Amino acid sequence: MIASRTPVSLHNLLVAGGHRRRCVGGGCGSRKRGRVQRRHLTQALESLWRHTPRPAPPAAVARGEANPSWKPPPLENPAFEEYYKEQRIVREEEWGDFISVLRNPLPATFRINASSQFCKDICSKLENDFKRYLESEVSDEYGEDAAKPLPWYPGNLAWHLNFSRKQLRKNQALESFHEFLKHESEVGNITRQEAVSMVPPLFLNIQPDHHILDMCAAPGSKTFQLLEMIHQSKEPSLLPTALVVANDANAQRCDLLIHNTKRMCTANLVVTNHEAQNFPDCCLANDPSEIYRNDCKPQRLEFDRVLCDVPCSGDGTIRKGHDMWRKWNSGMGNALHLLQVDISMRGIALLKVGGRMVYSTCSMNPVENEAVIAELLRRSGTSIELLDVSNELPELVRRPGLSTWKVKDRGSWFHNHEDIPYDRKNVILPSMFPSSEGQSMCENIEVNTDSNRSFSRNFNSEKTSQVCYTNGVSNSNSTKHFDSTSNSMSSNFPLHRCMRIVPHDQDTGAFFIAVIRKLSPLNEGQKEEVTKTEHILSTDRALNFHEESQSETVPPGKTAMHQQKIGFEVLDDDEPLEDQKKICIDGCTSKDNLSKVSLVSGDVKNDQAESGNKMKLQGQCKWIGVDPVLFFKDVTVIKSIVSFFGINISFPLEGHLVTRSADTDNARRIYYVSKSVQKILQLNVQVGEQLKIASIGLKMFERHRSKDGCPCAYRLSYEGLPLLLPYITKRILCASPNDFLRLLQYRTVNFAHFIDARFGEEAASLLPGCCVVILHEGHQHLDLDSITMDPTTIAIVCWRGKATLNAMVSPPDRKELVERITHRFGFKAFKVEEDENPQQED
Ligand SMILES: C[S@@+](CC[C@H](N)C(=O)[O-])C[C@H]1O[C@@H](n2cnc3c(N)ncnc32)[C@H](O)[C@@H]1O
Repeated sequence: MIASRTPVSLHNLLVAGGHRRRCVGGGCGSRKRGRVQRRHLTQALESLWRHTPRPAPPAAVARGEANPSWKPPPLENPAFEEYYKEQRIVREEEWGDFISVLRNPLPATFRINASSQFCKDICSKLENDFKRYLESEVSDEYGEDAAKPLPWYPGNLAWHLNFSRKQLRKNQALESFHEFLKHESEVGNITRQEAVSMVPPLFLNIQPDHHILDMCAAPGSKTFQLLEMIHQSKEPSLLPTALVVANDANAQRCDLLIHNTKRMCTANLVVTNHEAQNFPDCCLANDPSEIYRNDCKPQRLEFDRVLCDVPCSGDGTIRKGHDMWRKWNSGMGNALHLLQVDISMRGIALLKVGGRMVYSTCSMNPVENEAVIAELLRRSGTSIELLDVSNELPELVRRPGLSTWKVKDRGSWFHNHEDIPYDRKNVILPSMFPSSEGQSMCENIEVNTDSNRSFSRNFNSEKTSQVCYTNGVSNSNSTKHFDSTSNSMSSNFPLHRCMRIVPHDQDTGAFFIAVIRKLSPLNEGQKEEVTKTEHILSTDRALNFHEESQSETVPPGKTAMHQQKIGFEVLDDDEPLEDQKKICIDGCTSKDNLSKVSLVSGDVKNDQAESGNKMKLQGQCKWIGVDPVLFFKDVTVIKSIVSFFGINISFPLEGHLVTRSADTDNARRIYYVSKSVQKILQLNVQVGEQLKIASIGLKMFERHRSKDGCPCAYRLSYEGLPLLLPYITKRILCASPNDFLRLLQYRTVNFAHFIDARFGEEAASLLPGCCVVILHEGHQHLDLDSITMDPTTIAIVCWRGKATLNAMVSPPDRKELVERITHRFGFKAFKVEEDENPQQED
């Protein structure tokens, strides 16, 4: 995967980039005002999304020791309780259960990567080793079934643990299990992810040829899930045709996204860095009808599936035990409502007719949830429908969305917008209230009419009635009506089709999910409404609100809670975020980018650089601080790679190789992109690089500087090997399990020191340079025409040096392979040294 790191010093520029406008003929006054606004926006945005490092454990220890009277802050917030009681988020008699579960730590959960080569090994290790171990060792503390699969997740691939992540870290008896989880997540076989966060991708109904947009993707746990889905169904050696575009507005979080998705080794992913509400559509067609004419060459970006996992107040994650209890206030949800509407309206605009969009938040607040969905339905009219997915994932316990809620502003409750004081009318918006509008469309459906919301598992005991709908709006009452039982206005949109997951139903966090289908293109009026609420408006509003809500007891910054959110979803929760960000992705240094910045200049207009920028040099990207994406076309180099490794002509290389170095003659890395990504790249070039691409493709070849006399300037990369291996016909050696392990253990082994002398001789007979060593169960003598990366084939990249064979595998991958092989072949386990320096065998 190619990554382009954004230098921290440029972060302000990039984050604020979307709001800068060229001052065409404007006076100095407006220029100055613009600058001031930009600065404020930048500072405020930073405070919204910047991650502050978690306090270092020693400091926490010191604090406790220095001040023995220190106690953790209480898990209570009267405003929070009053708000959700008033919103009737659960029935009155359930309140005790609800609030006490919120005060309990969140159980740890994780997911096994369904498309991993070692998926079965991991499942069997869990079932046979760890499950039994936990039953015998910790059942007193955590119950008989301390580890069990989540019943609603397909294939028993997601697991629930009866203990929290903190307990997992602290409890000695769980140490080896914790190590296992950490290590397997590092190499991409496991993703530690909150149970409810796994739900939205499951409702997208992904097919292997889908083009998918993940609008707010960092840190990438759902993107990873989407990638698993598109890779899972492919036949061995068949390249998937699907595409995932994962986007995030925050450049630093994009780095995290790239780092996390890199574990997937995919050629079908593009990571972009845009404000989702302004995501470019790369339209080539003048006439909208042209868009649908030619399906071979896309005329504009359109997606079969869109995931809108929008930025939210995050109070559904309150069980993670961070500062949410102290920080929560009702202004947080109000602040984000418009941004959430704008992002999802853009999602609808980018969705193909017939396509599905999932809207989700980890907030419980109806202003961020049902109110947003009602506004989408109101704005989009007959172009979309809110789907009833009650028959999908039947094991998942969820409750219908609310149809009644109120809005709280500065300590007062409001039932409708008319009651809002004049000076607050443009801050508290009509769309935050229950609303209804639409055209006639009758259907018979079952609807929850119980104003006390006596919900039960899967709506079983709901009272139902037949209602006639107007685009989903009950025409029994075509305007909003007052619900006297709840003392609130109620919406006539079929919001009961939305799903709320509440913590005490399944011992999880809280989540909100709505599934939308696009029925027809948005009409011009609707499109206008999308553009009318420009990003700057919604972002500004979010920021204003943010500042205001602070006066209502909010301490500065929503940062910490979002950081905590990431903290859970990144590879290793033990690792402070700052450390994770230090990982230099693909060796692109800040210095590299800075040097480009000095060459590329020019204003950025509405989140897009001006095309035809005079300062733009050949091979430079027009986006500030971003490396260009260039097709690698050096025929001589490609031919030498093809002939050296004997790459079968059926593997499409031409037009699929890209580099991010302006000096393509000396490209250090060559990346492979799938057909679907290739088409997007071509379109992007045609529309003047509207897409700001942070990362693309799978690293396949790396330039080497060996003086061993190798005739090919490039070596294979371990990441790209699974994709290429079925098409390689030369420079493959087949090792016995013993010799394979020897290579992994010592990394550098003399030809004469292999246990199987024939293997050593074969290695010695190769020309110096890169080669592949394979361990294929039951096949000592390889049929090179039928090599696939099936679960029984393990392959690594090696270097044939003067007298030795060297394994080119990173320490975590070596450790993983050693564990899998010793387990499979029943060898005695040994510890792999983690240092990067090659060891010499005895
Ligand atoms: C709820 S998190 C997404 C979590 C992610 N989907 C996952 O599963 O790992 C929201 C993300 O939205 C990003 N964000 C905030 N404002 C945005 C905007 N205007 N456009 C796109 N992304 C935005 C934040 O940086 C944050 O990473």
